[in-house]
Parts: sequence; structure tokens; C-alpha cells
Amino acid sequence: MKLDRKEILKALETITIAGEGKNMVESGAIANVVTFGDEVVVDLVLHTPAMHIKKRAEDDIKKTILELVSPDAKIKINSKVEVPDKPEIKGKSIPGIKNIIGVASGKGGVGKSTVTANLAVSLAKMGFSVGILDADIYGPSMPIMFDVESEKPISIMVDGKSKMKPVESYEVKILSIGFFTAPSQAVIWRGPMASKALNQMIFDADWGELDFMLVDLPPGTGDIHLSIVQSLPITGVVIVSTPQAVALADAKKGVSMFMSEAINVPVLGIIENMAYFTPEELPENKYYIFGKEGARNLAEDLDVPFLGEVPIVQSIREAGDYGRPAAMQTGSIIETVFEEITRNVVREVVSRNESLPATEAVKITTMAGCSAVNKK
Ligand SMILES: Nc1ncnc2c1ncn2[C@@H]1O[C@H](COP(=O)(O)OP(=O)(O)OP(=O)(O)O)[C@@H](O)[C@H]1O
Repeated sequence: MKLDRKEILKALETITIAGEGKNMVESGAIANVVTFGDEVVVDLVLHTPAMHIKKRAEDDIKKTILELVSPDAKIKINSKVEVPDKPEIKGKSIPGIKNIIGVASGKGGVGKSTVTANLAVSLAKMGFSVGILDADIYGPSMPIMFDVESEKPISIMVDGKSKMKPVESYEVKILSIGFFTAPSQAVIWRGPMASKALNQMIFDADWGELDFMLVDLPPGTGDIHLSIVQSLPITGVVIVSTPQAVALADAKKGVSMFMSEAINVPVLGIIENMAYFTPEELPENKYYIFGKEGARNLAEDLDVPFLGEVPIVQSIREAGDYGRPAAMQTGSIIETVFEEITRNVVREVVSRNESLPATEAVKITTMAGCSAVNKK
């Protein structure tokens, strides 16, 4: 049997790479096709580094050739990732901090801060060194969630410079915009003020060596997000959503903002919070109050990893208010739930770091970023 190169190219015109509008041949993803008898070698060039997209593209190519050209074809695919150069990007890296993970949500009140706090303690329990930068200027909640509301970061001298020392609780280092305002005081942070405060918490702080810095972002898609991606080389973001339609619509906007060309921060995946209600004494009873599997389906639609689901459990709320994240309750279901989600997050970070160059802070030089943010 002899395979025909043209026939193969024609078959490959029927498939696209996730997230790209044109077919693989038209978009230039198929760099070359060479045939030797019943063997075919396809050179594939991907412009996105996500491992799952690479795998899906390779599977699609194999399936298409076997189905449309010959079921006996021996297929070899050489994949290469070429992330387009962004000449305008250059940001300050933070020495000692290995991975910066943004935790975002489109809608407010979906449990983003609760998830951040529980991810942090779960990572710390796994032996990682962890910090939280609470950048939620509208409602910084980390001081309450870690029971350090009345503490203030102290100033220390490092190499002749005065630096802020993060407050530590349950082996997690924390800096929050909430440490600089009285809890009862309503503060309206204007964009530049918030950016300045955040910059100080990032660069004028003595974070030491961290495996993970989790950044609790404000809800929504706004100026402060742009400001953060401009100041911080974010490794990737995790999006938190409930299964409810209004939350999902906003989560989708969040994903498109981070994936937009101007921002281009990898989305590590989606976590479904408040997936169902479960009474602690009857864990097998599940009530899908906000709808079933909405965030899981959204992840599938957007082709981003689904990182897991967190049920509504009274003790999660209580633990948050009490100031001891629920995932610290040894032997509880919540501990197991967060351990699994945390493992999934770490796995995605590892695969992202293997397949992508380090993110640099985005230097936005045009208004392009703003239109991307407004994009639905
Ligand atoms: N899985 C859960 N089970 C029970 N209560 C939860 C759960 N997740 C969050 N909560 C509670 O819901 C409320 C909102 O959660 P949280 O403050 O984490 O949301 P958020 O998305 O960070 O809000 P914001 O938009 O204000 O930043 C809190 O009282 C929290 O304790």
C-alpha cells in the first residue's frame, strides 16, 4: 500500500486545533507531511503549549488519517510548540518564588477566597512552601480566614533595605491588602493606589523561598487584573465557579480574558465550588442546589482541565469564619476533597512548566488589553 500525501492533507483539512478557528492545514499547524509506503510522518507545530491540546491534536490526526485515508496507515507525529514571540513583554521576576498561581472567579461570592485558603494549607501539608498574596481589594478575607486579623506585617532589614515580613499562619506566609486598612473601614482603592500597594506587597516584601505563591484576585475582569498581570509573572490561573448559570457566564469571561492574546496567562483549570450540598452526617446524600456539573461542562466546552469539585458543607463556612481552613481537619471529607484538587493543580503546573516557557509579566503598551478584557 502506498499512501498519498495529498489525500492526507485533504483529510487533515477536516480538523482544527482547539481554540483555533482555521483548519490545521490552513492555520499552518501541519508544517509537513511525508509518506513512505504505508508510513506517514506528520510535523505538527502548535502555538499553544497546553499539553491536553497537543494530545487532542495528535489523537485527532491519527483518527482522521485512519478513518479517511487508510486504516492500515502507520502514523508518526513530530510535535513542536512555538509560542509566538511577544517583543513587548518583559517583567521583573521575583527571586525565590517558583510558581505564582492566580485564583480568579468571574462572579463574586463563589468561594474563590475559601478555595485559595484551602489550597494553600493543602499545599503546605504536602510539604511545599506556600505564600498567599491577598489582592482582593474589594474584600480582602485572608486575615479572617487565617485568624490573623489583628496582626500587622513587621518591617525587617534585608541586605540594607527595609522589607515587609509576611504574617505566618498554619505554615502559610500571608500578605493582604486587609492588613493595611481597619476591618471596619470601607476603603475605596483607586486603580493606581491598589497597584502601588500590590507592588509593595510583591517586591518590597521578604517572601523568602516559595514553591507556590497563590494570588487571591478580586472577582470579575477589570483594571486590577490587568495591573496584576503587568506586575507579576503569573505561572497560571485557576478559575473558581459554582455550577450556576450566572456564575458560569462570568467564569467564561474570566477564562477568555486570561487566554486573550494581550494577556496570555495559561489557565490551569476550573474548580467547581458549591457543586452540591451534602450534610456532614449523610455524606452520600447530594443535593444539586445550583445545578449539576455546570463548571465541569464549562471546562470541557472551553477545553481547559477540570480540577475538581468542592461540596457545600457547613464546616467549610464555619472554618472560614473561625480562621482555620477546613482542609486542615484531618480525616475529614473536606481534607480529601482538597487534597485531590491540590494534586490536580500541582500536576497542571508541572505539565505547564514542562511545555511552556516561564511567563513574564505582561507589559501592556496598547489599548488592546482593555478591549480583550471587555470581550464577552
Ligand atoms: N464549599 C463551601 N461550603 C460552604 N460554604 C462555603 C463554601 N465555599 C464558600 N463558602 C462560604 O461562602 C462565602 C463566600 O465565600 P468566599 O468569601 O470564599 O467567596 P469569594 O468568591 O472569595 O468572595 P468575594 O467575591 O467577596 O471575594 C463565605 O462565607 C464562605 O465561607
